[in-house]
Amino acid sequence: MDSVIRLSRVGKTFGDRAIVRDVSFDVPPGRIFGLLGPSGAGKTTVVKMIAGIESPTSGVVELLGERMPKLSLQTRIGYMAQSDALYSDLTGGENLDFFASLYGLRGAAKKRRSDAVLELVGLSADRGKRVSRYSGGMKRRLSLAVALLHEPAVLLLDEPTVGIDPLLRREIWAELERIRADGTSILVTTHVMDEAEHCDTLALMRDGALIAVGTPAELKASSGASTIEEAFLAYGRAVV
Ligand SMILES: Nc1ncnc2c1ncn2[C@@H]1O[C@H](COP(=O)(O)OP(=O)(O)OP(=O)(O)O)[C@@H](O)[C@H]1O
Repeated sequence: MDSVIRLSRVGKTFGDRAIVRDVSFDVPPGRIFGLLGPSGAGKTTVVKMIAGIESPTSGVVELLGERMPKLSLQTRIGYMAQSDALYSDLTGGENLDFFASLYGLRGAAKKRRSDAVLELVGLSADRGKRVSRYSGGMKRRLSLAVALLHEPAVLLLDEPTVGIDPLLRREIWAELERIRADGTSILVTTHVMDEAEHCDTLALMRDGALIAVGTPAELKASSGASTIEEAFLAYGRAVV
C-alpha cells in the first residue's frame, strides 16, 4: 500500500463556517507526518475526520485503503485526543485493562502490552493510583499509553506532549521513531517547533487550508528560513 492515510480535497463546514478547506495529503507507511498551525487552524478537525469521528462535508478521507468513517477500522487506529478520555475513578492499570478489553487483548498479551506502555510513559510505579489523583501530565502520558496499547497500524496523536517535561518528551519521541521503524504511520499535531523537526513531512495549516507541505529541510530551504518557526512565519506572511 503506497499510502496509509489519504485526504483528497477534504472540506468541513460547521453551519456556514468553512473550518477545513480543500485539504489533500498522503501519509505513506512508516512515516511521521506533522500537522502544524496556530490554535483554531482546523488541525483537530482534520484528525477527527481521519479517526472517523467527524465526516467530511466534501472530499474523501481514506485510511488503510478504505473510505472513512468505517467502524471496522477503529481497532487499527490509536487515537490520542486533545482532551483525555480516561476514567478518573479507576486506577491507571484499570484504565488500561478496560481499553485492552475493547481491543480484544487478553491474558499474557494484555499483561505484556500494559507493562510495556506503562514503562514507556514512565507510569509503572503509578499504575495502582486512581486517575483522579494524577497530574495533568500524568493523564497525558496515560492517554498516550492507551493509544499505543494495541500496537495499531496508524497512530493519530493530537498534541501528545502538552504538559510533558522535556526529558520525557525526548523519550516519547525516541519511542515514536522506533514505532515508525516498525512500519507504523504516525500523524501528530503540535505547536512545539522543535518537535516538528522529528517529522518526515510537515504540513503547515492556517485558516483551514494547507499553506505548505514538505520535509522540514525543504520548508526551511524554500522559505529561506533557518528554523521551522521562521519558515512557518514566512509562509504565513506569503498568504495574507
Ligand atoms: N463541532 C463544532 N462546531 C462548530 N465549530 C467547531 C466545531 N469543532 C470545531 N469548531 C471550530 O473549528 C475551528 C477549528 O477548530 P480545531 O479544533 O480543528 O482547531 P485546531 O487547529 O485543532 O486548534 P487548537 O490547536 O487550538 O486545538 C475553531 O474555530 C472551532 O471553534
